[in-house]
Amino acid sequence: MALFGRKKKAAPAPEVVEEVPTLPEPPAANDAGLREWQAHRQWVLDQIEPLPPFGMQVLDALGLSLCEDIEADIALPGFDNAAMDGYAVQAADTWNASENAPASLAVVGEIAAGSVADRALAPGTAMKIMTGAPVPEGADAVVQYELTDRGVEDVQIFAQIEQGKNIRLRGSDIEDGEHLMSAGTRIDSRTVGLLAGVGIDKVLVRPRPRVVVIATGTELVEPGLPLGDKGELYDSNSYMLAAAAKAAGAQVFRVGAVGDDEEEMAQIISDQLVRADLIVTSGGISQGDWDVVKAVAPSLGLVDFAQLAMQPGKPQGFGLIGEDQVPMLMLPGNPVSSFVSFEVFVRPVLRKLMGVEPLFREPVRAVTNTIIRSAPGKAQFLRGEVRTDPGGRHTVDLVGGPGSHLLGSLQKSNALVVLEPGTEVVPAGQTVTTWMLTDD
Ligand SMILES: Nc1nc2c(c(=O)[nH]1)N[C@H]1C(S)=C(S)[C@@H](COP(=O)(O)OP(=O)(O)OC[C@H]3O[C@@H](n4cnc5c(N)ncnc54)[C@H](O)[C@@H]3O)O[C@H]1N2
Ligand code: MOO
Repeated sequence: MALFGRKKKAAPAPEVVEEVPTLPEPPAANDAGLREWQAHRQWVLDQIEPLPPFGMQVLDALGLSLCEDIEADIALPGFDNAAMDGYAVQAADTWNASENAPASLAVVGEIAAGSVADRALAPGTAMKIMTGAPVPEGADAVVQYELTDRGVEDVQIFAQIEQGKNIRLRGSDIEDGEHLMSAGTRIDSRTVGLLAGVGIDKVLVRPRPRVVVIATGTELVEPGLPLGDKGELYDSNSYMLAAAAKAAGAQVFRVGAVGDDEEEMAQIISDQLVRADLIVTSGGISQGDWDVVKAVAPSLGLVDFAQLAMQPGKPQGFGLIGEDQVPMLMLPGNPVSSFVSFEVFVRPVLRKLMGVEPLFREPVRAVTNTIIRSAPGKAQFLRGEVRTDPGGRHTVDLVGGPGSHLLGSLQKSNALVVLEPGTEVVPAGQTVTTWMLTDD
């Protein structure tokens, strides 16, 4: 019988296995369930892409990393010019001139900066010339006023002047076409000066990362407002982290403290994504019953929470949030823990976004003035005051104890003393690694 009109049984549709995106495998924990801070830092950095280059006015580019090689289109100076206010002359006309037997030359013109002589300088004549004005053709030296009688029609010159004296030659600073700087140069004030000097108004740089800083905790009160009597304290972290990010070159949006409400927290983070290259949160990532960041973050993106073998800064969170996978670093709430976490993780991330090298603080070796004890099995980041003696030798004193609530001693310190997990006691007189906490 014909099969016409009969429906064939449809083949079963192949099962579509939707791939669930995940973060790359994080570094393994040690036997104590703790992750090494260097491995964690590298894993985080591996997921950060430098920001794409952007054209900016040279002044706005201060502190940013250049993304192009720069060559000079002009020479500096652009023309031979006077280094002194005086007279342009031919050096030969001053031979044997002295106090008693001055050379006398007719003054045939005057050249101010920003103007040129209307003719070449003839032998036996002089032209008044001001600092920076183009040296007229025919002249090969400039005599400063102090060696003359400052004559108007004729000038008496009281000294013999050598050829080339007080003339700044074209290209003696920068030659036309000279390579000035390479991609990767960090733009400082002198670089801004040179760029402007060769007529460049805009450069291609990696822009300032836009960093949103969010503090969490129902107990937090905005500075300037009165504290209540229910265990409130002022939100110092969002200010400190915002300041540290700013000092590192970021454009910062500080979001005041958010209470421990999951829905509100999720909404605020989502709202901030549009203006963030990086989100930094503080608090709410430990084992507490109201650790809101830890509770909410998994619903917003790909996240990782870990305990690190470091003190302070043990709990750390990292995520790629929202459709654009905006990186989010979730720092512990204790003020010193927040600060140390900024130094160890956030600052290198900011520098990577900005394309600024080196990513990490240059370690400075210092001799400790006192015995130092460290928690076993953890890296320890202690606050210290490093002093440098006139011979360049660094010594360090600890400031305050290891407590991660000690904001006062943090402020008094100028360095972190960094001890690796294997180090439990360092006797006085031994050398330790420090990171100088300079604002840059
Ligand atoms: N059962 C456990 N408890 C805790 C552990 C643990 O392993 N097991 N770890 C401790 C460590 S270490 C740290 S660090 C903290 C980190 O906790 P959170 O990140 O959840 O931080 P919070 O609980 O929100 O706050 C801790 C502390 O810091 C104060 N704080 C928070 N934010 C600010 C701010 N913006 N300005 C000033 N001070 C702030 C907050 O009031 C708390 O006193 O967890 C330990 N607990
Ligand atoms: O590790 Mo927590 O960061 O000590 O205070």
